[in-house]
Amino acid sequence: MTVLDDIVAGVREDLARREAALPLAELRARLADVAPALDPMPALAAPGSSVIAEVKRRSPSKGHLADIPDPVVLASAYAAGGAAAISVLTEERRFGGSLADLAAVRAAVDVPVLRKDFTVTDYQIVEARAWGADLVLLIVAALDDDTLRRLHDLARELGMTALVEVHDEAETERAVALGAPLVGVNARDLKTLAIDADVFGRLAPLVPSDRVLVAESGVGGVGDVERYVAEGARAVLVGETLVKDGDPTAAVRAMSGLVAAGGASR
Ligand SMILES: O=P(O)(O)OC[C@@H](O)[C@@H](O)c1c[nH]c2ccccc12
Repeated sequence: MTVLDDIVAGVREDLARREAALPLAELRARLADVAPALDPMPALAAPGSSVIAEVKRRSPSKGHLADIPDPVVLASAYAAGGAAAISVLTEERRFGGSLADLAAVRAAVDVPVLRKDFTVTDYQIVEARAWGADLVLLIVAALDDDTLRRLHDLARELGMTALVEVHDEAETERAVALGAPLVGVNARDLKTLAIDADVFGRLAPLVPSDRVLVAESGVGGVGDVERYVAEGARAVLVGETLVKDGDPTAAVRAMSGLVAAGGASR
């Protein structure tokens, strides 16, 4: 059993409990009262690097990262620094997140918000929208092709954008075949938790240039952003470095708007 399998098993248990308390039909009925999802693509696709700044308390690989007693304070600091979107972990067992964090952040900022979780069922997509998410994460490694397509279509029907996450060549081909406009390359292998900063440069050439590419995980500072931009990234998704920085606003600002020397590389 990989780490990813183990995490998804826990996610499914928690999900079964929530679904028993609030069946899908009732959850769907709530969507009528939710403000429409924001479109993150203009900001993400704009020239110069964009930052998707993450609210993350802990992780299976690193353990405790930051207390974050009030996610709104952190998210507002990210927004003030020009974050193109804010990612909120909602997985509880391993990452210490919650849907309450998502809703609080959504209510406090006017930039698009990503529900960062291990999405494996339709219920979670509807749930994301009901709690205000503008984007959802779809991890290709956790989904078969039919489920991936169904969840991607459902997210779009609800007005949301999916960040489709890949880690190797085969997953990248599946994301491209899906037509996903927003593709994230995770430097961390969710099956082993190992980081490999060279994965982005290997996979980026496999993705057509009309898709927006996001480099995820292990971004330690401006130097890493510059490298990923030179390799074709439009955006970076940053958690640990930002939650540990004493001045997250300045940190987001410093990583934003960077262009590849000599022009875009793809
Ligand atoms: O904290 P980091 O190394 O900057 O990573 C952020 C983000 O990429 C990471 O949290 C992440 C990327 N894909 C995921 C899937 C599930 C959970 C977490 C993640």
